[in-house]
Amino acid sequence: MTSSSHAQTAPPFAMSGGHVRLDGREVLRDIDLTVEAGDVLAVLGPNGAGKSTLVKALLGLLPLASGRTEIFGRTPARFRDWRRVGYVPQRLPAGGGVPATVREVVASGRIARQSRWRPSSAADRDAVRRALETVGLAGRARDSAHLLSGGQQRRVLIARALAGEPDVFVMDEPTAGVDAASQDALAGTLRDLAAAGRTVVLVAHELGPVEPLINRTLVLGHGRVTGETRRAPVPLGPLGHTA
Ligand SMILES: Nc1ncnc2c1ncn2[C@@H]1O[C@H](COP(=O)(O)OP(=O)(O)OP(=O)(O)O)[C@@H](O)[C@H]1O
Repeated sequence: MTSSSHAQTAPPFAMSGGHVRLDGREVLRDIDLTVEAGDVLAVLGPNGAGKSTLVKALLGLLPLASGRTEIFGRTPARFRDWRRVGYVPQRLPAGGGVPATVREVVASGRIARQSRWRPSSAADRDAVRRALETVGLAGRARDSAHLLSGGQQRRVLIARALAGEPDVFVMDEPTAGVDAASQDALAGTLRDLAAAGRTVVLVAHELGPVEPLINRTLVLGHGRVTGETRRAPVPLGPLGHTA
């Protein structure tokens, strides 16, 4: 198989024997996890169980102390196709003193699709507009992102990932601090992504309205996998109804 055809068929994430050490403490131990294309996987577990650490390690944002992890068949260091991956972190990164509008943050989700030779295009602007509408923030596009509430900032981060139109979404507690109406809206968005065959890895405390969309769960406790469930993908009917 050529390396490019391997990248097409390799699973979005594959970790084997993953260990992560932070400040000398083993925070993740013996993690074996393959996320297949089309999975909607919830990573569950109590505070401090290692959920955020796991998704950061899958993305190569934290190094493994031992074991191996791959993104579409490549180690994070060798992986180049970042347009295929959208990450929703828990928090808006500190602005470094540079105020950014909501639109600018969301537009940054298109950067992996742009280059010196292909600067921002009508398709980019369209994707940003649609993402803002999807999260209900089109009316706040010119506002400073850092002045929004925590829940609204999460919606900005979700929009940033949506704008990039990736194959895989990794969302770290996207519903924490988000009001009930926005949680329902996010469930609707996830339903559309799942129906379109996108892969979703979702860190959550409670699943709430997204529960019917999940086909796998991974439960962490003290840095180890303590439980796993898997079920056939749920047939997706009209919003709010599973067939
Ligand atoms: N930079 C760090 N240095 C040392 N320990 C850390 C660091 N970051 C996280 N930890 C510890 O690693 C453990 C796992 O943290 P992590 O944030 O991955 O848990 P979590 O399951 O996502 O929790 P929460 O639900 O509270 O977000 C915790 O005990 C945490 O205190």
